[in-house]
Amino acid sequence: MAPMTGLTIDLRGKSFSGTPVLGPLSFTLAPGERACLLGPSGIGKSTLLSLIAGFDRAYDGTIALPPGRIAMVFQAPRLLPWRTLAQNIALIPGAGDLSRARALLAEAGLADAADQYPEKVSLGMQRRAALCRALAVSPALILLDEPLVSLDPASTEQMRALLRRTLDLTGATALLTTHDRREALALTDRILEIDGRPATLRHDRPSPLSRDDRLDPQRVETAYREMF
Ligand SMILES: Nc1ncnc2c1ncn2[C@@H]1O[C@H](COP(=O)(O)OP(=O)(O)OP(=O)(O)O)[C@@H](O)[C@H]1O
Repeated sequence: MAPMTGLTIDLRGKSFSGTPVLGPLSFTLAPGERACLLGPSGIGKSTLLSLIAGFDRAYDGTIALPPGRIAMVFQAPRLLPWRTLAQNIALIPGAGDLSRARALLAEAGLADAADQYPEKVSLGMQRRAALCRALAVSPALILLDEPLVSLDPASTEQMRALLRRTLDLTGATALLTTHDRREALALTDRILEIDGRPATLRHDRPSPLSRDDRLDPQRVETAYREMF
């Protein structure tokens, strides 16, 4: 029997209209591992997440997913505008009822916003609600596309803390994308750096910081200077 993994990517290539964008590119995440796909804007990070999530099956290679649900959190929160935050969560099959949705939102500091419509709350609050929606199905694998991009400093800190706390609690395998090296160091166990056209894996490095050390911006800054 094959050993159980959180995620195995063995991508030979991905093209758009004959133009190669990704691959060859291979890596494996252990169950519960948190890794970051780091690379410049436009390099193909979102494309790889779409392949893993199964939104795009037009690629050459294999992607082996863990048993269980897969959840994806997009850059744009993608909440239904005519539903409240709690309703947006409760309508996902397997997410539970409105009271569970409210409880999840409360854990994310959104108790007072649970019955608000998305347009009435900030982008940071919408992102946190979208994260709650992903976590509501207890995913085995969670994919996060630039979870902190375009947030103001206070929202960034709230989202970062929520991500850490929820990933600690759920134990889900997580792969997130970012173009920000400090963010990669502050959030994940392992940094997978992709670059080039088509993009390939340039570096696969463990984070030099423990999960506790990552809470300290000074340690993140020191690690950043040593690593990049
Ligand atoms: N559906 C598509 N059709 C054609 N080209 C696409 C499509 N989706 C993405 N691309 C191209 O593939 C490349 C990779 O895009 P992708 O969005 O994956 O990059 P990214 O690293 O996630 O960038 P960003 O950080 O800006 O989101 C870009 O050149 C983009 O224009």
